[in-house]
Amino acid sequence: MVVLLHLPRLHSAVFLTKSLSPYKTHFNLIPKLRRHVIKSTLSTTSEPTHNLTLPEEETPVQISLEKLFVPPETDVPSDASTLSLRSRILKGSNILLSKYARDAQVMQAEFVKSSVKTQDCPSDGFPEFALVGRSNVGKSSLLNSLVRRKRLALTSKKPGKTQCINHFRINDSWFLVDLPGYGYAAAPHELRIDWQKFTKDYFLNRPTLVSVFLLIDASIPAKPIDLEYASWLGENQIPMTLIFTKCDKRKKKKNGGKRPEENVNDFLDLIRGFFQAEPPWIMTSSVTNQGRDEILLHMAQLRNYWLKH
Ligand SMILES: Nc1nc2c(ncn2[C@@H]2O[C@H](COP(=O)(O)OP(=O)(O)OP(=O)(O)O)[C@@H](O)[C@H]2O)c(=O)[nH]1
Ligand SMILES: [Mg+2]
Repeated sequence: MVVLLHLPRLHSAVFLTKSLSPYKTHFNLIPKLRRHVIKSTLSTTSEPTHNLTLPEEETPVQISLEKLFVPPETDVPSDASTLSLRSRILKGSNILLSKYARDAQVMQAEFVKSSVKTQDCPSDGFPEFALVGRSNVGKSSLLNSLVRRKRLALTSKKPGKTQCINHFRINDSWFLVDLPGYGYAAAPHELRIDWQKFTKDYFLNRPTLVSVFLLIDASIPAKPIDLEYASWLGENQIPMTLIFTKCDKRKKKKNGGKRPEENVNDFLDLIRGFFQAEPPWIMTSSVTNQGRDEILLHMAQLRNYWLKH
């Protein structure tokens, strides 16, 4: 099968040039693994790491050293093997823990406001993470799973439920942002154009946006629109983490369906080569809460680094 990709010039034109983006941090754009001595500071994280260790046979996707996401200020010894780093890799992801992974727990979560324009978004200056992805991919469900509430963000079987930029304040110090989905064929044309305009404007002009969390449905094969979206974020130097959703949906192989980890591998293979460094990614399910603690730790390390720089 040939997937037509519109992934223009990412490699040399964007990722190898100096950043022009307004964002404070560029977690996706840090150079490939720096091969220095690992800092002992990694072990200073206040989060327990014992439950993050993954026995080798359970590794869902093969991760080589080059494919790890190494947060800034985290050095890796030149002779490190994936095995020696295993206890520091977040389960079901390619993300290494850094010294900034602390205060990850959600104690308080509240809806703040819905905005249709970037200028109308809250002006508290708190760091924020935006959940974006195709309609029905599970953005609102993931938000509810992260904050351990059933209906803080409204979900629906019908695509197109979320229509605005919705800000949720967490622990009175940071925001989770629920966005409408793209690729909803049944939405009126004007609405789709509008969506493009207002969400893209939000990504480009929101200085407190620490990272976009791009949700990809792992229960189905890669969709060109998702690849295009990842490409657009990369091209515009917007920091991105890939969240693979619905990993609880395991189709039987004999029915021709692929397992989530196979779809994840396929997706990563398709985008590899367009990014200088492997983007961070995590496998999740809002039904089993797989990946919930890992996402929160990842958000914490991005946030704490962002606050310090
Ligand atoms: N099996 C399974 N179903 C899920 C998961 N996450 C979401 N769903 C279901 O997928 C449907 C869509 O979920 P939403 O969270 O509303 O999706 P959304 O991305 O916010 O959709 P829009 O707001 O329309 O863009 C609902 O029926 C959810 O119950 C998951 O991890 N596993
Ligand atoms: Mg939604």
